[in-house]
Amino acid sequence: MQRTVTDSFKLFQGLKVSFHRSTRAFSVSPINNHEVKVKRQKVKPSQAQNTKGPHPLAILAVLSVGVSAYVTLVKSRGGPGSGKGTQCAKIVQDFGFIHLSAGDLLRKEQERPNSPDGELITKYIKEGKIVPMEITIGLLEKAMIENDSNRFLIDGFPRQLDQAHAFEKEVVEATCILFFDCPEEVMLKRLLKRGETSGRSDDNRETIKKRFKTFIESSYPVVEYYRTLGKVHTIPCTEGVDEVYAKVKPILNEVLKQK
Ligand SMILES: Nc1ncnc2c1ncn2[C@@H]1O[C@H](COP(=O)(O)OP(=O)(O)O)[C@@H](O)[C@H]1O
Ligand SMILES: O=c1ccn([C@@H]2O[C@H](COP(=O)(O)OP(=O)(O)O)[C@@H](O)[C@H]2O)c(=O)[nH]1
Repeated sequence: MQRTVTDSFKLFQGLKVSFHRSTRAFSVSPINNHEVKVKRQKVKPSQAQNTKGPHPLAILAVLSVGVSAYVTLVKSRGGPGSGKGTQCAKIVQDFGFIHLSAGDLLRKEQERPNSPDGELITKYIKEGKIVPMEITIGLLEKAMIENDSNRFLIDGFPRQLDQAHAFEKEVVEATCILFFDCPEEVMLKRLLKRGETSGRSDDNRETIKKRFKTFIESSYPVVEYYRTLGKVHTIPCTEGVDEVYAKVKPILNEVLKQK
């Protein structure tokens, strides 16, 4: 199917205005529920002029072109180490999603010289706690704007109900959730092994225990919330990487077929 390049933004509830690059014309039409809808645009007009495209609206194309799927991943009970990052890499190969790991974005921001949030992020990650959502949502939103795609795979987010509500209201709604279900003892073993080479400040027994606790208390309710919306696909993941992926692939094929 040929896609037309159209830059759109939401006008009112259920209506959007679109800018068609080829004809340079605007049109107003009902919002297609399957489109990625960006509900907030933080890029200032001055920045917009420095970006590609004929009009500031072009920036919105990054997030609102055509038929799209947005898959967000949350983790299993005790979640860290369930193998979600590993599966994301395979999904990217087969389905061409842009993979955004909330944890990776936070670690990158933590290392960025003069970051106003660097110290705070370091403290929260070391304690296995959830970084204040304004920081994480801001980083995700920026990364989505920078990546020219209509398929985003958001890994390890949202980790708390208020994050889920804020992200859905202000940025974009999830198409589906892949929930990697893995017993704690398996995850502990995988994380300790990963910790031998990862260099991560949180891949040690003490912080891992704290991360498991945070997951059960704060993140698992997110899975339950999305379950009430019928968006959760649960994937047992104690088997090997390829066996787990063999369960993931048909789910995504089915999800994308419906888009
Ligand atoms: N199915 C699997 N079987 C065995 N080891 C795995 C599997 N999936 C991932 N791993 C390993 O477990 C560790 C944690 O996986 P990772 O994808 O980083 O988890 P997460 O992103 O959920 O924290 C990594 O070292 C990875 O290589
Ligand atoms: O939305 C997020 C994602 C991650 N984190 C922090 O980043 C750490 C590592 O998360 P990541 O997803 O990278 O690793 P995982 O816990 O899945 O192994 C978490 O324990 C949190 O401290 C956070 O605060 N908010």
